[in-house]
Amino acid sequence: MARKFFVGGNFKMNGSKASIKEIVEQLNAADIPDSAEVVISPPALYVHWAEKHLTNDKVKIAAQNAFPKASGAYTGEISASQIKDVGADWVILGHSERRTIIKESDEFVAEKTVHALENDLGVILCIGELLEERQNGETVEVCTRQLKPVVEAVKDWSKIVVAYEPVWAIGTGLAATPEDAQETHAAIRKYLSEKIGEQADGVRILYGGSVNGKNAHTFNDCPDIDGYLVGGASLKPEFLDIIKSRS
Ligand SMILES: O=C(COP(=O)(O)O)NO
Repeated sequence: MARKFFVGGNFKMNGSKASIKEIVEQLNAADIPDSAEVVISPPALYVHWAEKHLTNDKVKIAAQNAFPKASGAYTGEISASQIKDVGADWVILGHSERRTIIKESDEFVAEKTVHALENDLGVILCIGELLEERQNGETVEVCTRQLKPVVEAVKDWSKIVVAYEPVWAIGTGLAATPEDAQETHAAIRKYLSEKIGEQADGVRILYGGSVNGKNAHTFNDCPDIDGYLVGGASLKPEFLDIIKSRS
């Protein structure tokens, strides 16, 4: 099955009104290939700002988190309906920085995923192992453990994109090799096929972890790598090179 190339830009806790406006204006002026689906994710405070300045309809906006309640006494949190209200269509959930720093459990990520989908947000669902887990040969076990509560709770995967982000490659400049990444992506696709059937053929599985303008093309021949979730390089002009790396 042909799966549309997907490039996400996770700005994390970076940027200002000025810098995010500059990135958005660069994307507005960019000749983004029809073959690419592009989503940028500024910090929550700047989602509406980015949406206000975005004129390129080939680019959509994601929040970086969403609490699994419609509203209420949840200080500091934001809801899926509020994310939709300010014009974003996607949300990143389960990022390793939230699983390790904020201690979000696999079950809580699944609850957030269900709630986001119920509010018509697309979900970029992040999974990935720690260095020690890779060294112990536990990569696939960790990824399937993280996916398990989501496959048990979600029946329609048409608005979920999975992002495999080996934690040991995030922010290190040392991306996984295409061979290693493809091997894990294939195992993720196999697990999804076993659990959700033929829908799995349509689920985009992104690679994330030190993708940049120079190495993005090296993953082009990997049949189960359908795009990227880019951190640091999404804040730089080379983000466009990544978007064009498969055109
Ligand atoms: O965490 C990442 C990847 O970050 P880097 O590209 O900076 O490794 N994406 O969500």
